[in-house]
Amino acid sequence: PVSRGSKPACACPPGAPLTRCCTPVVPPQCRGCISRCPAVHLRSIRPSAASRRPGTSHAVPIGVPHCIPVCPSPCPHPSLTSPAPNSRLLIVSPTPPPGIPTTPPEDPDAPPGVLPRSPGCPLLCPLHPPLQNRVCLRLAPPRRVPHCLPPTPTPIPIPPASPSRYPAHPRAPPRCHPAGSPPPARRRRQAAMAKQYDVLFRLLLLGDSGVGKTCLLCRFTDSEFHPAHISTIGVDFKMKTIEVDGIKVRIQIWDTAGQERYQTITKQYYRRAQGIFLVYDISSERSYQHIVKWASDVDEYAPDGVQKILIGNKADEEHKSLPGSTGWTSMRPVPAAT
Ligand SMILES: Nc1nc2c(ncn2[C@@H]2O[C@H](COP(=O)(O)OP(=O)(O)OP(=O)(O)O)[C@@H](O)[C@H]2O)c(=O)[nH]1
Repeated sequence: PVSRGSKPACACPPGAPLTRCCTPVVPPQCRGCISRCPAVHLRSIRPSAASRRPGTSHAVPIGVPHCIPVCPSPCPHPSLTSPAPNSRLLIVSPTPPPGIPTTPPEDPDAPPGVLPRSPGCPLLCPLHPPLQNRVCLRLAPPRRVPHCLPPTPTPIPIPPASPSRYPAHPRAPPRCHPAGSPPPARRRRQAAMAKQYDVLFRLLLLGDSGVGKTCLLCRFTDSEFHPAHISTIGVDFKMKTIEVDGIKVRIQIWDTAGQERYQTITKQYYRRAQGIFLVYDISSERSYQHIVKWASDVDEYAPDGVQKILIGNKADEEHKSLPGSTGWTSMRPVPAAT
C-alpha cells in the first residue's frame, strides 16, 4: 500500500510518491529508492490456492506490489543489516529467488504473506524480529572455523640394541614325523609293549577298609608284605605279566579304597573290569557281612557276566575268629556274589 503524504525516510525530493513495503521492517521510502535498493525487489503477489478459497484472510492484498527483503553481505539497506559483519544470511520469502533452495519447503496452501516458521534454523537475523519466524535461505555455506589440531607426536628414537655378550643359542629344528602316524617315541613304546604280552586283563579288588587288599596286591606283584595299614586313597593299580600255555598274559589289578568316602570314585572303575575280587577278613564278621553290599554294587555297576572271586584274607589269624570255627567261609554260606 502506498502512503502518500507521510514523511519520507530517504533523501528523495518532497512530493515524490511514497510506498511502504509490505514487510514492516522496511521503512517507508519512495518508489525510486525501493527500486534502486539492491536488497529489495518488488514483486507482485500471485494468488495461491489458499487465497482463492472464499473466506481466507490475507496479510497482503492480492496484486499489490510488495518488496521481498534480502540481506546480502554486507547489506546496503541499513534496516536489514546484520550486526555480524560477515553475515551472509537470510531471509525470507513466500516466493524465494529462483535457484535458492528453502528449508523447510514452503507450504503450498499457506496464504501469501504468512510464511512458514523455521523453528530449528540457527541462522536467523537477531536484529529483525519480524523476520525471525520466516524461512531462512542459506545463501552461502557456513565458514569453516579454523581450529587447532593436536600436535603430531614426535617418534621417540629407540637406541640400537647393544650386542649381547652371549651368542644366541641355536634352536633345534622342529622334529617332524609323517602325518597321521604317532611320534617316534610313542611308536617305540608301543612296539616294546606289544612284545611284552599277548592278552591284557583288568581286575578289581573290592572290600572293606583294612581287609588286606593292598597287601594281597603287593604280595602278588612284588612278593612284599607291609605290616602297616596305609589306607588307599581312591584307586591304585599294579601290573604283572604271567605266561599261561605259552600266552603272555598281562594282569592289570586295580586296588580300590575300602572307605565309604571314596566309593563315588571307585565305582567309576567297575565298568572296565573283566574280573572282580571280593575280599573280606576271616577274623572280621563285619567285613564278611559287607560282602553282600559289595556284591550288590558289582551287580549294579560292573558289566554283565563279569567274573567274581570271593577271597577270605588273613588266614594266619584264623584263631581270632569265633571259637571253634575255621573262619567265616567255612561257617556261612557264600553270599550271592560267588
Ligand atoms: N595278619 C595279617 N595281616 C594282614 C594281612 N594282610 C594285610 N594285613 C594287615 O592288614 C592291614 C590292612 O592292610 P591293607 O592291605 O592296607 O588293607 P586295605 O584293604 O588295602 O585297606 P584300605 O586301603 O583302607 O582299603 C595292614 O596292617 C596289613 O599289615 C594278612 O594276611 N595277615
